[in-house]
Amino acid sequence: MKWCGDHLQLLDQRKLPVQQQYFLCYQVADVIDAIKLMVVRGAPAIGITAAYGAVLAAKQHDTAELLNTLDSLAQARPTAVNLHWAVKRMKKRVIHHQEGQLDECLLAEANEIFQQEIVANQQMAAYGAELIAQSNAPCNILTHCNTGRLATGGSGTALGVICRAYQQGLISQLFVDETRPWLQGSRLTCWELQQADIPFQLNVDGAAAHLIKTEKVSWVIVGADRITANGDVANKIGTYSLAVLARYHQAKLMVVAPLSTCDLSMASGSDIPLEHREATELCYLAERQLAPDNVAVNNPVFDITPAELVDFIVTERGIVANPTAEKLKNLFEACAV
Ligand SMILES: CSC[C@H]1O[C@H](OP(=O)(O)O)[C@H](O)[C@@H]1O
Repeated sequence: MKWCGDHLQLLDQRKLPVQQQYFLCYQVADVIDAIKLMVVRGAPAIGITAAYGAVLAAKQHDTAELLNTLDSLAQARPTAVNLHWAVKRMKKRVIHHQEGQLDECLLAEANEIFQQEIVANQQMAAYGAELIAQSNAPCNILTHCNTGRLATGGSGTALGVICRAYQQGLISQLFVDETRPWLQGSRLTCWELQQADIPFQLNVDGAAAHLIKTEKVSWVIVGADRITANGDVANKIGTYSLAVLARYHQAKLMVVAPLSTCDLSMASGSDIPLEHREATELCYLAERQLAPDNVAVNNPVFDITPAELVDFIVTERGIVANPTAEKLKNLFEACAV
């Protein structure tokens, strides 16, 4: 994504990998659409995009309308807390704004959020690769969904760790779940890994159990959309299944997420709103009908992995092994966040 002075330029992730098209946001309504339609997706990337959406909103609205508009922006998708975290930061700047051009003040905040996420990605990559180095490396790794540059604005969360580990010779085989129904894995992660010249094997989601067992996968490495105070993790649908499989087969589950994905105001994962998306995402693929008309569809696009199934949470400010409420609270207090 790129701020272009009077608009935000987004790479349209709905079109990848076959087309690289840009979606231009000249007003906050365009940003709300971009997030709802998943032109841009991925928890940190959604937060950064919303921050620039606030800059566009400030150019259009006076303060009272602006705050209401920012509340609408925060509703664009319910699960990734980064969206709400970023909007909250922008609203705070609006409320405390004293002098000067408000949109320029908000642009500075949006740029700071973007830069912080870029730096955080680098720090998480180092911590996560170190964890892998301390285990039985080189090893086999499986990842789910897309957690790279497209999802974060930086080098990635889970995929950032994986790329760093590959550069350090710590990976024997890398398995990428296609991640139905939106195919973030096959369409986006494969595209990013090819760009990075990192070898991998794409697999259907249903093959994960077989591969973890037969290929002796040591690490399942994923991102997150919201981590609650007790260490429960909301992430792409299918993550909970992988967590159960990892535990059963003695693989380790590493969740890689910046502090902006942590929501200590929420006690546990049962409180997280889990987004359900349209049936068409399941019943059609590139306009090809995959199911009969009028089938009943249940399409939750996130699930909750309980903290007891998480071996490590890797943040930019350190690693939490076997996460508990107390350990996460201590991490935040140590960061004075
Ligand atoms: C680095 S956060 C990426 C996170 O977001 C994805 O969801 P979506 O593609 O629907 O935005 C998925 O949960 C990833 O783990």
